[in-house]
Amino acid sequence: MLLEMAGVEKAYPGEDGVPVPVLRGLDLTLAAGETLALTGESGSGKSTALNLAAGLDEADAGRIAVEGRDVSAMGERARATLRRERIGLVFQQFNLVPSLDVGANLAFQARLAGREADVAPLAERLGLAAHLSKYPEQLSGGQQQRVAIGRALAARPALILADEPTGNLDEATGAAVMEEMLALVRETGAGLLVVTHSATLAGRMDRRVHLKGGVAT
Ligand SMILES: Nc1ncnc2c1ncn2[C@@H]1O[C@H](COP(=O)(O)OP(=O)(O)OP(=O)(O)O)[C@@H](O)[C@H]1O
Repeated sequence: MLLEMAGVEKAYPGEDGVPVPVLRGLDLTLAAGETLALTGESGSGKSTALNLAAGLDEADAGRIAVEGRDVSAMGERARATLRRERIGLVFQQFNLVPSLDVGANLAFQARLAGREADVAPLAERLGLAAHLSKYPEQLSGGQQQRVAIGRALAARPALILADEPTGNLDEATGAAVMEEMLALVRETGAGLLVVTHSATLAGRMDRRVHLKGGVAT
């Protein structure tokens, strides 16, 4: 199993110091090469679940494993290595490096993972070939998100975790970017967990998990 979350619990401290449970025993699995939409109302814990899967935060209880390796039992360093080498992250805010041009941004994640990125075909594939020496601020939102997607995929991760990747884009651009991401993900054979509010987008994935009351429904 590529990603396994079993009985995952997470609470945040409330205003009065009393923990407010967000996840109350979440079970979720993602097989290699599978695409999965994580949906749920605002505040249902979608981003929380994704951050736990990425090892960016720690669960209070339960098991989280990536490629069979127990993330919950790892220290911060091991989690960072796992993230760098096996996981690609795409966020709503594109998070590009402003001082690097498109080509360098595309190569960035792969470099961190100790791999040489094949930037040219990737740029071609994402319609960025003419923009390689531009800087992020010179790109449209859709172009910036294409760079962020290319950057995540250039490192050839086994698992892509995407949090509302088209949330900052208009509907038509968002749909186009999502189709490109899906096609690329399928070509590379990576598994994709995507947090989304969009039913249309969720419908494009192999499977859908709906979060309600802190559990998968
Ligand atoms: N670091 C934090 N500290 C305290 N509370 C938090 C923290 N992060 C999230 N929460 C709370 O946990 C709940 C779930 O948040 P989360 O961001 O996971 O929901 P979501 O389903 O992704 O929401 P949205 O669709 O609005 O992005 C919310 O009530 C939120 O206020």
